[in-house]
Parts: sequence; C-alpha cells; structure tokens
Amino acid sequence: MDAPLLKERERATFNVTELIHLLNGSEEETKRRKELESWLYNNPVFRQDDRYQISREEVYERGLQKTRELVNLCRRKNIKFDSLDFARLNISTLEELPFFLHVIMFIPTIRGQGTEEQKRKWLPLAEDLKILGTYAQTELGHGTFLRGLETKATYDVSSREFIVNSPTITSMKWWPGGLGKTCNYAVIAAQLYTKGKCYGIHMFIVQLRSLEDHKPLPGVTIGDIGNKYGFHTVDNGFLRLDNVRIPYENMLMRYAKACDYIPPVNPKINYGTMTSIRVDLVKDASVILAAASTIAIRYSAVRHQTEIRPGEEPPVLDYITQQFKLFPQIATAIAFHFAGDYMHRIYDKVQSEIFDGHLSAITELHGISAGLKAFTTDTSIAGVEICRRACGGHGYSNASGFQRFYENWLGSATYEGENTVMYLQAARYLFKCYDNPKEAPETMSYLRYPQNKMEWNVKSADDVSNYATLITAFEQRALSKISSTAKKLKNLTHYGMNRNDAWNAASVDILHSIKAHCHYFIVKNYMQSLNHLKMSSPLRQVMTAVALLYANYGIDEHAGDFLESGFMNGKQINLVRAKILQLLKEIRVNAVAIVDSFDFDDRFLRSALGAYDGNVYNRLFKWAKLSPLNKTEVHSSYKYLRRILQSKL
Ligand SMILES: CCC/C=C/C(=O)SCCNC(=O)CCNC(=O)[C@H](O)C(C)(C)COP(=O)([O-])OP(=O)([O-])OC[C@H]1O[C@@H](n2cnc3c(N)ncnc32)[C@H](O)[C@@H]1OP(=O)([O-])[O-]
Ligand SMILES: Cc1cc2nc3c(=O)[nH]c(=O)nc-3n(C[C@H](O)[C@H](O)[C@H](O)COP(=O)(O)OP(=O)(O)OC[C@H]3O[C@@H](n4cnc5c(N)ncnc54)[C@H](O)[C@@H]3O)c2cc1C
Repeated sequence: MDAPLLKERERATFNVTELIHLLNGSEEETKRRKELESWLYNNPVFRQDDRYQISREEVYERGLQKTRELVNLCRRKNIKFDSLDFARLNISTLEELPFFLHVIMFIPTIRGQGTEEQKRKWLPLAEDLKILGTYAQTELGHGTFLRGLETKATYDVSSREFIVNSPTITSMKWWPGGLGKTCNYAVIAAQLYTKGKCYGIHMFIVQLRSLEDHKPLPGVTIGDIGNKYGFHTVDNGFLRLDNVRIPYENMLMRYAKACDYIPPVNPKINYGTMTSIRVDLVKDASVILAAASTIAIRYSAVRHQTEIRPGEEPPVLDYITQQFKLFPQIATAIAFHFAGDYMHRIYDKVQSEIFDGHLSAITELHGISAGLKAFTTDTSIAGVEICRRACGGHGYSNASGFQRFYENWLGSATYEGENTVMYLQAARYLFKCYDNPKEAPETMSYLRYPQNKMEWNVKSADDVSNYATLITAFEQRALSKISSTAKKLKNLTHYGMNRNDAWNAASVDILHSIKAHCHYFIVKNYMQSLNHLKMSSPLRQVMTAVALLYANYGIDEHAGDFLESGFMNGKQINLVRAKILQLLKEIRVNAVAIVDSFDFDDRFLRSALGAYDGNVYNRLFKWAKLSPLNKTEVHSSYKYLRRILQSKL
C-alpha cells in the first residue's frame, strides 16, 4: 500500500464499511454484489490488459467471447436476465456486450407489448437464447421524430401477412446495437398500413438471419455501421428490408390490433421500452461519476506537485482548486444514486398500475424520466471530463482508465432520446402542470401552491446549512424561471404566434426552466433520502457535509439564475461561497474514504491512477512497457527513418 493513501485512510472520521452497506442497501446486498463481481473478475476472459492494442474485429470477437462466458455464468448460477443480479453483472462488465440490446430492449419489448399468446411463443425462445434480437427503431433519416419514421409494414389481407419494406435510403434502420453481425431477429418499429390507411408506429418481430448458417434472409441487407467514438464491442448496424413478409402474428398486439384496426388506449404505450432504459440511465450516471471520482481523488492524494509553502510539496488534493473541481463530483454521484433509487421506485409503481390497466401514469413517468435522463447524463459526462483533466497529463493516458468508460458514456447524451429533445419533452409536462396545478404530481408539488417568496431567509453561513432553506432556494429559482417563461409563451401567443412556433421561440428559456426544475428535484430528493436513512452520527456528519456541498455548489454554479429570481442577493451568494470553502475543508479529511465507500474493484476501474493501493508510478511504467511499439528495441519502420536520417529520401 502506498503511504499517502494509507495516511488518508487512517484520518477518516467515519466507518467506510457502514457507508458501503448504506449505498448498497444492506450488508447482504453488498455481499451479493461482491460475490457476483468475483465470479466475473476471476474469469480471465474479462481481463482487458491489451484492450487498446487490438483491432476492432478482435474487440468485437472478444465481446462475443465474453457474452458466451456471461451466459454460461448465468446458466450455472441460475441468474435470470430480468433480475437485479443480472443488472449488477451488466454494470460490472463495464463494457457493452454485443447481445445487451437483446436483454435490455428486445425481450422487454416482447414482454411489455406482446399478447399472452405472443409472450408464450417468443419469450422462451428469447430467454433461452435460441434467437437473438435487437431493438431497431432509429433510421438513417430520423431518430428523434418517431412519427417521421419511414419503414412500412403493410397488411396483406389475402395472405394474412405484413410486408415490411424500407422504401428509401433514409428509411434504412441505422444504429441498433447488435444488429450488424450478432442478432438474427429484431423488433422493428414501422408505420402500420392496413386497408390503405396509415396508423402510425407499431412494433413487429422480424427474422433477419437464418437460424442454420446465420446468413441474411432473402430481402434483408444488413451490416455494421463502422467505427464509432465508443461501443467498439458492439456491432451497431444498418438494415434494409425489401418487401420482407412476416406472419400477422408477428405484430406485437397487446395494446393495438391490426386488420380492422383497434388503437391502443394510449398510443405512447409503444414507447415503453425506451422509458425503462431512461430510468436505468439515472443510476448508471451515478456509477460512472463515482468511478471517475474514485480515480481522480485517489490519484490526487498520491500526486505531489509544486509548493503551497516553500519546501513542502503537497498532494495536489490539498489545493483548494482541486477540491473545488473534485468534491462536487463525489457529491453529484451520491445525489444521482438517490435519484436513481427514486426512479426505480416510481417505475415499479407505474408498471403495476399499467398491469392493472391504468395507463394514465405513463405521462408522468415519461415527464420525470426524460428530464432526469437528460440532466444526469449531461452532468455526469461533464463530470468525468473534469475528473480526467484533474489528473493532468496522466489523465490523458489510456492507463488512467477514463477513456474506456467515457467513450461509451458520451453516447448517453444521445441514445434513448437526445438530451435537448428529452428536456423539451419533460418541459412539455412541466408547463402543462404549471397551467393546471391540480394535475401536478408530487415531484412538482410546489406548482400546486406557487408562492413567490420575497426574500431568502439567510443571514449567516450557518443558515446555508439548513436543508429546508436550501430546498426553498432551488424551488424559488425553478418557479421564477418557469413563471417568466410561461409569461413569455403567453405573450407570444397573445400577439398572434401559434402555440408550436411560440414553443420554439421560447425554447431556450424552456430549457433553462426544466433544468432548474430537475436540479430542484435532485436536491430535494437527496436531502429527503438522507433524512429517512438510519446511520451513525459520524457518518451522518460526513453525508450532511457532502449534501450541503451539492446544494451550495449548485447555487454558486448558477448564481446568475438565483440572483435574477430576486429571491437572493449578492451578500447571500457570498455566504454560499464561504460555506463551500468551509465544506471543502471538512470533506478533505474524508475524501479518500468516501470514494473507497463506492467500493469499486480494481478490476472494474482498470486504472493505473485509481487503484486501491495507490501504486501509481509502477503501474504507469508497467503499462508503458506493454506498448506494442516496445516489442523490439528498434522498430521495423526504422527503414524509413534511416533514409530520412541519411538524406536518402
Ligand atoms: C445502450 C444504448 C441503447 C440505445 C438504444 C436506443 O437509443 S433506442 C432508440 C431511442 N430513441 C429515442 O429515444 C427517440 C426519442 N424520441 C421520442 O421518444 C419521441 O419521438 C418524442 C417523445 C421526442 C416525440 O414523439 P412523438 O412525435 O410520437 O410524440 P408527439 O409529439 O406526437 O407527442 C408527444 C406526447 O407524447 C407523450 N410521450 C412521448 N413519449 C412518451 C413516453 N415514452 N411515454 C409516455 N408518453 C410519452 C408526451 O408526453 C406528449 O404528450 P402530450 O404533451 O401530447 O400530452
Ligand atoms: C451509441 C448509440 C447506440 C444506439 N443504439 C440504438 C439502438 O439500439 N436502437 C435504435 O433504434 N437506435 C439507437 N441509437 C440511435 C439513437 O437513439 C438516436 O441517435 C437518438 O434518438 C437521437 O436521434 P437522432 O440521431 O435522430 O438525432 P437528431 O434528432 O437528428 O439530433 C440532431 C440535433 O437536432 C436537435 N433536435 C432534434 N429534434 C429537435 C426538437 N424537436 N427540438 C429541438 N432540437 C431538436 C437535437 O437536439 C440535436 O442537437 C443509438 C445511438 C447511439 C449513439
């Protein structure tokens, strides 16, 4: 163990194990998580030492090898794909595998949108991996605007078949994970045509490849879309269907029927699988940011640089600016952890309501999940980059471990709904509730009795240590943004603009409003969660400091908004800033212990900078020695150099 980290750990004022169990839910949950991880990490197939030294083809092949191992593990340990255990394994691989879309979207779409008969037919095949499917919705021409998708499924009454067709180049399916080379089936989103009329987007199960030799079936043009920023293990694909015929029974018909068309009670029920993934992404944002913070904090405790006082070269974690970069990332990771818990609770509640036939709650779920998906992925992507830069030059090396998950995580701002679009969807619901406060759900309860308070009750730094005071500040900021934007919208329509153009004209303000609302929700949920949890008093003291930092940092970060609301004044912002400095000092002593409580296995972080033992420099040197350029003392391409050096060009 490197001495600096040992010293940091000895100074901690709370019990790390207590926080580990609190974040995992209980001691039993921690034990189970570790057991699952050890099954995975003790398998050499999941090692990644030469990850950046191999070609894309090899990366993909290894992805399939890992898939086989993971499936094998699940079979041996009787782990079902829809279980919490599988979700944990999924996160622990820290790499999207080529068959994940099968598990997270193909099976859930059949389960959510298939009739009982369809589920009886398809689920055993899919769950036993007799077929492998993906979720093929996005097209070359449209991803966001689902009503604009061009793929057609036309019902042929005489043969009782649908003819599925991609009529144009822009109608080609583009992006679905596992589509290019792995999957032999897909749920395809297509415009349903029956008796000459279009009834909008519905889901169809289409076989794409032979179950005998995996060759594409007649009428199917399919392949990989090429290299991307990340997701190298995954064969995101393209697909063109040339009048492919599928049986009538392959349209997922739990909510709608074809031939004599019967529409679903709520047409957006077809979008349910996307909502479920958006819910999961909130928790994933917490995990990614917690991992990045762990690397950056441990490294900052080991890395010594320059001097504060002459003759003493401190760990860079002693620089207040370093703390100001990194401690808010720890706080944000914890805030998103509790937001993720909230999202799973509300998702389960709405699912049981849907099961009982009540579809109205999906609108609220969509509003909340779309907003929080955008807010948490946006913030965590930015946070990972802050952590990477906080590691100086070594943060730029692949040995830091940042790139591997950052490159995949960047995509989360786009997949499952591009973030601006998701914010605007969430805002649509927010402004409806503002106009009709009686309909506002619990998460927007402040809209039911909007009170524009005159003045923030803060006179000293102690006042910004009060949860209720801080929550009120975020509530007032959101209210001020929402009410001024609502006024703007009203004015625009009053002077003749139609509602859609007015919405576009005011959309920058709308974006600020929904972000302010999401921020308010996260702060409130964080503080309420802490209030409800049992913990020892030393741990409570630490958790309180971190939560207060999250809120005060948020005020400082958006001071313009808070001042503009008229609720806060410049003196109070200064008190907030003073409080932040006080909190950084308080958290400093526990920073390493807090990230230890995130409890990432070294084999998960795969970082020379962030390993538990802090043995940074030896690991970096070991990493460098593995570079393929170092296989020989003189590289074979010296032949060119020699000619340059000898002027024999
Ligand atoms: C590992 C990575 C894997 C990645 C996989 C993927 O990316 S897969 C691909 C992921 N792709 C994407 O994520 C694509 C993103 N695009 C979309 O999700 C949609 O096209 C849209 C929501 C932007 C608009 O859709 P549209 O033009 O059909 O909608 P509209 O304008 O006609 O009506 C809006 C109304 O619908 C409501 N409503 C909407 N969604 C839901 C819902 N889920 N639930 C409930 N309700 C919902 C909304 O509240 C509003 O209600 P209002 O106010 O009228 O009462
Ligand atoms: C890694 C990855 C994996 C993916 N996996 C899958 C998959 O498995 N299955 C699948 O079907 N798809 C998948 N996708 C596709 C993904 O869901 C879409 O790319 C995403 O929904 C965004 O749609 P788009 O590409 O059409 O973006 P666009 O909508 O074209 O976005 C371009 C710009 O236009 C803006 N914009 C668009 N509409 C509006 C609006 N109404 N108001 C304001 N601004 C707007 C956006 O904010 C953005 O700045 C994946 C994508 C990625 C990156």
